[in-house]
Amino acid sequence: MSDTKHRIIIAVDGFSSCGKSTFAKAIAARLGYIFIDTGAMYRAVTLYALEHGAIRSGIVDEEAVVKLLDRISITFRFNPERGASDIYVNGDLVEGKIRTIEVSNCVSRVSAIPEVRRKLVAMQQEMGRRRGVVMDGRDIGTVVFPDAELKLFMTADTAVRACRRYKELTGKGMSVTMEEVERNIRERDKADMSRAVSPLRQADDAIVLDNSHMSVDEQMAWFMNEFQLKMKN
Ligand SMILES: Nc1ncnc2c1ncn2[C@@H]1O[C@H](COP(=O)(O)OP(=O)(O)OP(=O)(O)O)[C@@H](O)[C@H]1O
Ligand SMILES: Nc1ccn([C@@H]2O[C@H](COP(=O)(O)O)[C@@H](O)[C@H]2O)c(=O)n1
Repeated sequence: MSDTKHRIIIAVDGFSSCGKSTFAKAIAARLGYIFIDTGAMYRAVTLYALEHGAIRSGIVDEEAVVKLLDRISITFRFNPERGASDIYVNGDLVEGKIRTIEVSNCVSRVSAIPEVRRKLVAMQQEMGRRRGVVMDGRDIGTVVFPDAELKLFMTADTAVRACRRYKELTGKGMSVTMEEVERNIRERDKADMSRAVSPLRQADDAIVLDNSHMSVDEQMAWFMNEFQLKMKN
């Protein structure tokens, strides 16, 4: 599909649970690019902190998290069944453990720690060095790849986002309420936008996509138009 000589970086940022990963993965499959879910990396560090006593009763001990960082090695391995890479910590597959409400409730405090961001941003920049990547997160177009050729900023109504995430979690058999899910989304957006280091914000040159009333296929039709325009210029 895409000319390999002109592989670009596509940054997909935006609010929690608005469909960034779903869309970034679909774009990567369509273009033959690599998809990187940077939220999974912050979640993996959070899970490790929870499992190693650096988060107790919901309280994040920042110093303890920083001390753990050297013991955390994050890798990705492509899983053909999912059509995306699974995340591993120190060789252990953690993909199925990082999306619980417990991790979601702590991840924004872990991701606000400067040392955590420094480590993960450096990894992300290395992963995108050869270009041809679609990377989703909160600071991809502003900090990780400020020169990304195409930047999307995704949003959707909070109630729509909560409903989608609730369906997803309960569909996987997790026990959560709609109120809990919506509260988590609101709190994470607020924390991610107000942290001191690399807060979530729309890059000046990002294109906004509100997908509240769009299917993924409609999003793709919109995107391909933007992509073709970009590649012509
Ligand atoms: N256009 C859409 N219409 C309906 N449901 C969608 C759409 N896009 C994504 N979803 C669903 O919404 C849920 C959240 O999507 P996804 O995990 O991609 O969001 P995200 O922005 O990456 O979330 P987070 O930042 O919290 O990880 C998933 O269950 C996904 O299947
Ligand atoms: N580039 C990023 C990506 C994520 N975060 C933080 O991780 C949390 C979880 O991300 P999801 O995409 O899986 O929801 C998110 O709420 C942020 O706190 C980040 O800071 N930067």
